[in-house]
This record gives sequence, C-alpha cells and structure tokens, in this order.
Amino acid sequence: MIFDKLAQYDYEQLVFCQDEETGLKAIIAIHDTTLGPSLGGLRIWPYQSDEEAIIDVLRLSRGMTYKSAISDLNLGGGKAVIIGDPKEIKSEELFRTFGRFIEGLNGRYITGEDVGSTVEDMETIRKETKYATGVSPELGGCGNPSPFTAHGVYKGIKSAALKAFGTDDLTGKTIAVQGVGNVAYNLCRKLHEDGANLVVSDINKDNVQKAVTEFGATEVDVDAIYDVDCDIFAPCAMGASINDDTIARLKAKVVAGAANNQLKDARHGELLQEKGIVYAPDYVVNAGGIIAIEDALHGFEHERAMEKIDAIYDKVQQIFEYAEKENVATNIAADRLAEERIRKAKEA
Ligand SMILES: NC(=O)C1=CN([C@@H]2O[C@H](COP(=O)(O)OP(=O)(O)OC[C@H]3O[C@@H](n4cnc5c(N)ncnc54)[C@H](O)[C@@H]3O)[C@@H](O)[C@H]2O)C=CC1
Ligand SMILES: CC(C)CC(=O)C(=O)O
Repeated sequence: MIFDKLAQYDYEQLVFCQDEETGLKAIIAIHDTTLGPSLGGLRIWPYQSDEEAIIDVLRLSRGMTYKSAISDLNLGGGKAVIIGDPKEIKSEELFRTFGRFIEGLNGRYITGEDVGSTVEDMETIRKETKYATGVSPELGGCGNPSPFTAHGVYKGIKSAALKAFGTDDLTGKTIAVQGVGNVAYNLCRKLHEDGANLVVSDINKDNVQKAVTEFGATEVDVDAIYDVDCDIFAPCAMGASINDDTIARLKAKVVAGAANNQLKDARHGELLQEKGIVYAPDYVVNAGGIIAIEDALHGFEHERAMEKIDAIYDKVQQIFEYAEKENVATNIAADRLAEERIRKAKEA
C-alpha cells in the first residue's frame, strides 16, 4: 500500500525515523532529486494518525519539487514531519537524534523551517549535520525564512491583482488572511503599509490580537474567513483550504497566499477558474523562503536574494500567460512549466 502511494507520483524515498528515548517519530519524504538534493522544511504537528502524517509529508515534498523547479533552483523536493505537539515534544536530544538521521542520508535531504520549527531548532539539528538550513546569519544562513516568504507572497498578490483588477495597487483593497503566523504577520505588515484593509482569522488568539493592534485588522471567526466580502483571499495557514465547500463561499476575485498545498485537489484550480477567480499557484508565490535558503548555500547576500524573490511577480505573469495560451487553469500551467524543466534536465 505504501509502495502504491509512492508510485502514484513517483516518489524516490520515504524514511521513517524512530527513537524511543526522545519520543522522536519522524518521516522524511524525498520526492525527486533530478534537479539537485531535496530541500524542504520540517513540520512539527500533532497528526492524529501515522497515515495523516504520511499523506502530509508526501504532498509537501512533491510541492517542493515543483517549487524549486519553477523557481529555477537546482534543488529537488523533500520535506520532513515530526509527529507531536511542538509545544510539548521539543528537546535538544530529539533534534540532535533527528539531525543524525538526516546526516545518514548524506545530503539527499536538506532541512529547514516549516510550521512548528524554528531557527533555534535548525541550529540544534546543525550540531549533528550540515544539512540544516535557515540558520542565523552568524552561522552563514539567511535566518528565519518567513520574512522572505512573505515578501514573495506580497509580490505574488500584487501580480495577481494586476491580472484581476488591471492594477497592482492594493490601496483600499480588502484582503482576508487565513492564519497570521510567521509568514502572514510579515505579509500583513506590507499589505497594511500599502493601504489595504485586512480581515484575519487564526486559531491562535494572540496572533490575531497582534494583527488587530499593529495593522488595524478586523478579526473574524476561523470558519467565517471564507465568507468575508473581500477582493483577495490569502490562505496562510494549513493545506487543502480551497475545496468544494469553500470555493462555493469565496467572494474574492483573487486567491494568493503562503500556505502549501492550498488546493485540496488539482481540479479545485479549475473550479476557481470557472468561478472567475484568479489563482496565483501556491508554490510559485511562496518560494521566497527557499530562494533565500538556496542563496545562503553559496554565501548569503541579502540584496541578491531579494532581487530573486522580486522576480516572483513576473513569474506569476508568465504562468497566467501560459494558462491563457494553453487554455488551462493556472495551477495546471505552473505544473506543466515545472515538469518541463525537470524533463529537460533528465534528457540533458
Ligand atoms: N515559513 C516559511 O518560510 C514558509 C511557509 N510556508 C507555508 O505557509 C504556511 C504558514 O507558515 P508559517 O507562517 O511559517 O507557519 P506558522 O505556524 O507560523 O503560522 C501558521 C498559522 O496558522 C494558524 N492556523 C492553523 N490552522 C488554522 C486554521 N484552521 N485557521 C486559521 N489559522 C490557522 C496557526 O495558529 C498559525 O498562527 C504553512 O502552510 C507553511 O507550510 C510556505 C513556504 C515557506
Ligand atoms: C525551508 C523552507 C523555507 C522551504 C519550504 O519548506 C517551503 O517552501 O515550504
């Protein structure tokens, strides 16, 4: 059954890591290393079952293959999950044990931050392996990738706004932001500075309060975010938030945000298109973090990284043009362009 899952999207490797003493239960998924070593963050999450964790890490690792391919990075797709509540499970020894598992893969998988993991955690893992990124500038890293991701998402939102509204000026636009964690906090600051009206939801009330106080955001209940009368919907929490139920409720003309795997299934990109909603594919607009991390692999230069992240704006336009020309939904257009790059690399 596991092999059927791996064969479905041609995953290379799935690694289960267990350590009784520290309580470590981790899974590393390596989807594709055609373009280079697999790189993707570590998610720490209290999955309800092993099955749920496997599905998440597989979906996330495949997304990383496409993200690096479309972003012109020489990296493959991988991701890791640790099963557990990040507020309870963390310890130096747990991360060091995990680091030794990564070291055992000899560079086939490089880790970084995702939901539940921090710069400090990466630095602990780094004590056991050099294949841990997103570490502080003193250690040669780019630091927390979230502000870089936020910058790319901001550029992606503007690019999608140009397509939907004929202008990328966000002044007076109402933007509903689902989840105001590390990435969305930085994103909200930029949107607020541009004069957008923010409506936010989060299961974490402290995060909501910060956005309300600092950016004048309006709070809505977690489920009510889909019904907000807004111009732009920015999913910045967990995956699969764009599905049959929510698409029917959305009033926005644009969907663009930080979350990985926003579409429950590929067909939901087509449903958005049918509804006249401009969708900026998730892995295109949220690539700022991995672009900064990749830059740091060659000696981090902030300005150079920001320039590469700025290019997300044009990349999104390029995808819209391809989608129009080929008469396909924007998520399909992005997939095809990413797959084309991988195919060419295989043939070379
Ligand atoms: N941190 C990064 O650089 C990157 C993050 N991403 C993706 O962006 C998303 C956000 O990442 P981060 O900001 O780093 O994580 P985070 O954990 O700091 O933020 C996520 C926020 O979403 C909230 N949340 C969870 N479930 C929710 C729900 N049902 N409704 C509303 N809020 C909910 C959490 O309470 C938290 O505040 C994730 O999908 C992540 O995989 C993608 C690329 C890079
Ligand atoms: C290390 C991260 C910024 C890369 C990643 O996992 C992602 O983009 O989702």
